[in-house]
Amino acid sequence: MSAETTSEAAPAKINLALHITGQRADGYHLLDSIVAFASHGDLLTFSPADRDGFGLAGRFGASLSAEAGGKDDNLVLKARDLLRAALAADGHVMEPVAIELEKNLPVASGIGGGSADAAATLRGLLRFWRASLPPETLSAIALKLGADVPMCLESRPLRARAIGERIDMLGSIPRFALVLANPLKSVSTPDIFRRLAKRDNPPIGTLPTSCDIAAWIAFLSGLRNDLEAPARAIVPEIASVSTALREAGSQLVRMSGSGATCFGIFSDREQAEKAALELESRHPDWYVQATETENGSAG
Ligand SMILES: C[C@](O)(CO)[C@H](O)COP(=O)(O)OP(=O)(O)OC[C@H]1O[C@@H](n2ccc(N)nc2=O)[C@H](O)[C@@H]1O
Ligand SMILES: Nc1ncnc2c1ncn2[C@@H]1O[C@H](COP(=O)(O)OP(=O)(O)OP(=O)(O)O)[C@@H](O)[C@H]1O
Repeated sequence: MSAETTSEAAPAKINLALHITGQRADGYHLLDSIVAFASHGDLLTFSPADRDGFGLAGRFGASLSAEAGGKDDNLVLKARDLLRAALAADGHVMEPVAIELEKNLPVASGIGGGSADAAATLRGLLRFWRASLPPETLSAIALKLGADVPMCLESRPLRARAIGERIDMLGSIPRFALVLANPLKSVSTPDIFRRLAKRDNPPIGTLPTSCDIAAWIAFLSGLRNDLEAPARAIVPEIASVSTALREAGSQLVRMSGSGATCFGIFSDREQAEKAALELESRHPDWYVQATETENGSAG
């Protein structure tokens, strides 16, 4: 049976809180993070082809292809190649595939675009090739691609620890209506980690056990993103983005990942859409997106 065209969503990763709790001997940082995934993100499409191909589309497609090193550096291709090699080691030769990446998320923006794309490539190609790998092999491939890729492979609410690969799924977490906003200044993750003033911050405490949204917002309000201070030092516009989200009526505003994207939590999707329209009209040069987190109950 020949393969059929198939699509796989690559949802934006939102670090609702991100505490940096230590550093490993190899320099990687230990973290404790509450992570949710948005309904908005990139989209990967896999189609049968005579030979492997890769194309970029979407608002931010051009910014990736224009980068030094070009398409060969793309995490999608690294994911495809690592997956194919692992399947070959198991004796399975996989057919060529044309991959299209619809790049809707800004690049190097703290919402895991590249990691989400790599994870969606692993999920999507396994489906496209009708193949499977032992979960531990897949997890090892994901971690090799980046510290955020194991969590993006799950794409459901979770708590991530160690350098990101120790994952506990969260059963009780509400859906949050969000606005994502980014001043379109890309941020280098290693630069931000390097500038951290303190690396042994306290971990996140005990999580709420119910889905009560007010309890969750109160809990999250007491937490932090420890990467926000070093990111603000490099990208001063983060302060303006954060203020704008607050003034638009957010119940909680925080930066995600290593920045510069900030999210605001709103009472419902309608309020988020309204705030996004207002922000967009005031800041046409920003990336502004209303969305909501998935609570993972569907799967
Ligand atoms: C900031 C977060 O986005 C939070 O979810 C992640 O920790 C970053 O994950 P990522 O972008 O997938 O990171 P990688 O591509 O694996 O690593 C990029 C660089 O970030 C630094 N890095 C990353 C993850 C981590 N736990 N500690 C680190 O110190 C390292 O200098 C590394 O060379
Ligand atoms: N498919 C991809 N999408 C975005 N960036 C990619 C991709 N493939 C490779 N990259 C490279 O990875 C770097 C980090 O991009 P990415 O968008 O994943 O960062 P991020 O959103 O800050 O991620 P994180 O939240 O995991 O730190 C970019 O500078 C880019 O050169």
